[in-house]
Amino acid sequence: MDAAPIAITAGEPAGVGPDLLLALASRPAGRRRVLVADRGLLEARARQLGRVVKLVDYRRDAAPEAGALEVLHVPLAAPAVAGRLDPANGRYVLDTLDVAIAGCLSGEFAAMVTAPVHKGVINEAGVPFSGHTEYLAEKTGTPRVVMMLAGGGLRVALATTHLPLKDVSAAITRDGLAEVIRILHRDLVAKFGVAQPHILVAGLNPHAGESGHLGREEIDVIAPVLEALRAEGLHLTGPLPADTLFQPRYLDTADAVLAMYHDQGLPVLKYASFGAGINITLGLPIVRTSVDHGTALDLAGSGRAEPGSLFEAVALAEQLAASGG
Ligand SMILES: NC(=O)C1=CN([C@@H]2O[C@H](COP(=O)(O)OP(=O)(O)OC[C@H]3O[C@@H](n4cnc5c(N)ncnc54)[C@H](O)[C@@H]3O)[C@@H](O)[C@H]2O)C=CC1
Ligand SMILES: NCC(=O)COP(=O)(O)O
Repeated sequence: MDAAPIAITAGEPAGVGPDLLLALASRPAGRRRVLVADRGLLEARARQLGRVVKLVDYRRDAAPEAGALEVLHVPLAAPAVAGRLDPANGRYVLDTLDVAIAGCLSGEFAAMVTAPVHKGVINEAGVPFSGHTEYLAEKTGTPRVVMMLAGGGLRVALATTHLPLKDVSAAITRDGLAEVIRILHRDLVAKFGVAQPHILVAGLNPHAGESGHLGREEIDVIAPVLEALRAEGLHLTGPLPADTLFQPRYLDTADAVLAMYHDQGLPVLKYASFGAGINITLGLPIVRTSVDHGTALDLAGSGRAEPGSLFEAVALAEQLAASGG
């Protein structure tokens, strides 16, 4: 196993991230995995869970001991208690991301996988933060990226990500939407091997605007963008009413759905596959996958957190790393 390792960040230290990373000990590895976290936190969480896990310090040029999990130590600012958020550790969470991003950009790591962070507590720590997706775009100097979740036979991408609902309409511009669709199309080809992707595009308003009587974004923005991109050869259907597009009649012919905002598309995806879905950031110069769930503070340290989504996210990162991203 001499290929570049995958970095896996532990996310919010009071959440289930550390528990999930420890569960990787029982999974066969396709390539080296480096856990980016406070080593003492992982040791303490393993004790709390009653798990015996062998942790070793990551050394770039040394192969890990058989059965051990490699840890790239990033120090906590304050002791972490499962289930109890502490803004003092907000900076620590970002430090783990920075280490993984830098390693991916330098080529030391082939991909990064992220366990969930708590967006609120990072803001309470004084750092404006709306999500990994936006943070990765900023830190890699990528003007536009696309969040896509996959699971249960569906792929759902988002035209906008973590925005208050009142700001969504203004964020959907012709140029921005066209870029999102181009990125989605390109990565379905490059990362998922879909030769000619068929993308279903949702409208924004009820009944896709009901011919302008329930909103004009479909007429003024979405339809003209789709028309222009169809002229370039993209296979796009829409704008479709979001309440009826998630049915086999449409989905059976499609490779992905583009929803206009977070809670238009993700509830359907999570209903279909919660706990086994994958979040992938498209359009980045590095590979990043993640879990489909949040920090689950209620389950941290209890042994009841399901690691299936992390396992899927790691498997996809390994697959993308092997195929060159
Ligand atoms: N990739 C990321 O970093 C993500 C982070 N979040 C953040 O997580 C925090 C909490 O969000 P919530 O809306 O409460 O969602 P959540 O996913 O943390 O919890 C929702 C429900 O699902 C359960 N659950 C979550 N993960 C589970 C697992 N692995 N096994 C079994 N049950 C599980 C929880 O116990 C809870 O009942 C928020 O700050 C949010 O921003 C949310 C989604 C993704
Ligand atoms: N619901 C998915 C989600 O919010 C994930 O966000 P991110 O932290 O991966 O940007």
